[in-house]
Amino acid sequence: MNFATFHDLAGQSVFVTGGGSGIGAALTEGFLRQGCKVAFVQRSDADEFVKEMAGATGNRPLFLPCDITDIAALRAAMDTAAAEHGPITVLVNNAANDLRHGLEDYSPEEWDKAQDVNLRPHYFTIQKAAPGMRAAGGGAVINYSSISYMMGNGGYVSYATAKAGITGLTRGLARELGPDGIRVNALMPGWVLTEKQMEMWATAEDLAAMMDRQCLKTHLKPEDVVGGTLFLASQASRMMTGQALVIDGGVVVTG
Ligand SMILES: NC(=O)c1ccc[n+]([C@@H]2O[C@H](COP(=O)([O-])OP(=O)(O)OC[C@H]3O[C@@H](n4cnc5c(N)ncnc54)[C@H](O)[C@@H]3O)[C@@H](O)[C@H]2O)c1
Repeated sequence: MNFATFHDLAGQSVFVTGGGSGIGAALTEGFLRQGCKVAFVQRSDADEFVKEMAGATGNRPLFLPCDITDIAALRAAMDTAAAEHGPITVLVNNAANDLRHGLEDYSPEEWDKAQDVNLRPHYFTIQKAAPGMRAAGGGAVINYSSISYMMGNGGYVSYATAKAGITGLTRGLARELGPDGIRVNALMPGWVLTEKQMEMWATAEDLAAMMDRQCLKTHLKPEDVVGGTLFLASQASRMMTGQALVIDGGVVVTG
């Protein structure tokens, strides 16, 4: 990955949820290459990834195993990150699970479980990070939403609902935290072809349909959303808050 350097990011304490695979891994690498101190959580093991990043960037991320549905554990992980790296000044709520389901066969328990991953942690990570950011004179939060809810796609309504909720949460908390110099923005990717997307969901037909809708005729890769995230984290966007930045290759929904 080769990006512009945002000089103000060097030395910042960055916390990324789901930062060891998919888009999150590209984000961790992007922040490491800016000279940030990066801590990340995820449920699955990431020791190999940490070694790979340390070798590739010369900057070792701090991996804290944690299930983000457990808010107490998530808070504890953020405390550890702050103790190691200083108060978190950049928070990226990236982790999610885009599980498919139908209307009829979905239970209240499954609905709650999905929101516990896809929406609830965002509020509580911001609640936890805000005092440290306030004391540091400001901070930046980037919440990963998605264009999926605007496309009117079926098949993953609880995920799409959470993603719509994230843009609402972003606007509300931008208002509350703006006076403290804490900026809260959302990033809305289009379809980003991670390994998981290719393994689980990408059919030749869906890929072709997406390509039809994109102005730019290249599928997005994880590194394509890194630059926008770094921009939202940096002072380059210092007067931007409460916004949702779309990076989707120019998707036009034709009906
Ligand atoms: N890939 C896409 O096409 C796409 C499109 C639009 C938006 N997004 C958004 O971008 C973000 C990253 O997407 P991705 O495709 O890389 O997802 P992914 O599923 O490949 O990775 C998600 C990460 O979250 C972690 N995670 C999931 N559940 C967790 C839990 N309970 N506790 C701790 N960690 C957990 C996973 O371990 C993984 O590291 C998500 O917010 C997603 O909604 C992705």
